[in-house]
Amino acid sequence: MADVKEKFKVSGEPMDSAPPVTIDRAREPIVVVDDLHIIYRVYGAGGKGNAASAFSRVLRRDHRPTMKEVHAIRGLSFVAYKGDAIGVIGTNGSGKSTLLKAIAGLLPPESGGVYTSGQPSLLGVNAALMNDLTGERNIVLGCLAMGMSPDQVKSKYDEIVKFAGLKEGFIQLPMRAYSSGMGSRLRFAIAASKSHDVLLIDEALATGDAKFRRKSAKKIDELRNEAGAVFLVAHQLDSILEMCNRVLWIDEGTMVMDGDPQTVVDAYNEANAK
Ligand SMILES: Nc1ncnc2c1ncn2[C@@H]1O[C@H](COP(=O)(O)OP(=O)(O)OP(=O)(O)O)[C@@H](O)[C@H]1O
Repeated sequence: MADVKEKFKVSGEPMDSAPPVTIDRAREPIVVVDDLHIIYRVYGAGGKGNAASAFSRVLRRDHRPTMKEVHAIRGLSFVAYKGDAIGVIGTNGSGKSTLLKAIAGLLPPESGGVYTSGQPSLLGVNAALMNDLTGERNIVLGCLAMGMSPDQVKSKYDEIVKFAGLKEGFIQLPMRAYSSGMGSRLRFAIAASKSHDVLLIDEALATGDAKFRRKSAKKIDELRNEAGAVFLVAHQLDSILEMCNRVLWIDEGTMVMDGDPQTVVDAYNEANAK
């Protein structure tokens, strides 16, 4: 992390121009998000959106796509340290998934930056498992995609099947026969079979039942100890309270609060009760 420490202000060491993030020297930074801005560009947007205006555009042969910008993340800054399990909360469209994708390196920043120590892995609701393949095949593919060798896959296989805890026989069925809860259990079991430098979990636990969530919470604890940092996006605030040691509340792409889970969740509930 020397490069990150050099680039940013380390607490107690003043720099000429004050950067927006400050790094605690006593802890190991894993992710630094520095004044991040993400803008989506949507082509083909525009017009009045009713049938008459669409028809008149066709008659005018007006095929030129117009472009609309969605400024999803507006100047977020924070540092995640080794061992952090960070919950990200906010109302629909506040920018939670966009933030995780940006940390995973899937979205280019408009300005500002994201710096990670090690490889981030994003485990999303649509993590790349193949619906037409059996659970068995998906375990092998998923593990290979995470960089395991065939021997490592063999040695992890039983542990993954056990953790996913699918009903008898389902592991030999194509994933399209799974319920959404079963799919998310298998995705989580595959992702959790390897330690990650930065593990990003986007709603992947949302459809698991209470027992599976407890099991996942324990697993996330283990991953936190082995790994760098874990980020969790979830609408169920009790999973956030169970699994995280820190919560970021974002709204319209900006930071509202960053701190202790109970304090942030209480403030969030109070704001949304109005
Ligand atoms: N691919 C995209 N193209 C254009 N705009 C997008 C795209 N993805 C998200 N957005 C917009 O960016 C903003 C943030 O969306 P994002 O999905 O990050 O929110 P979220 O907090 O994860 O929402 P939710 O809780 O509903 O999952 C929203 O205004 C959304 O409409």
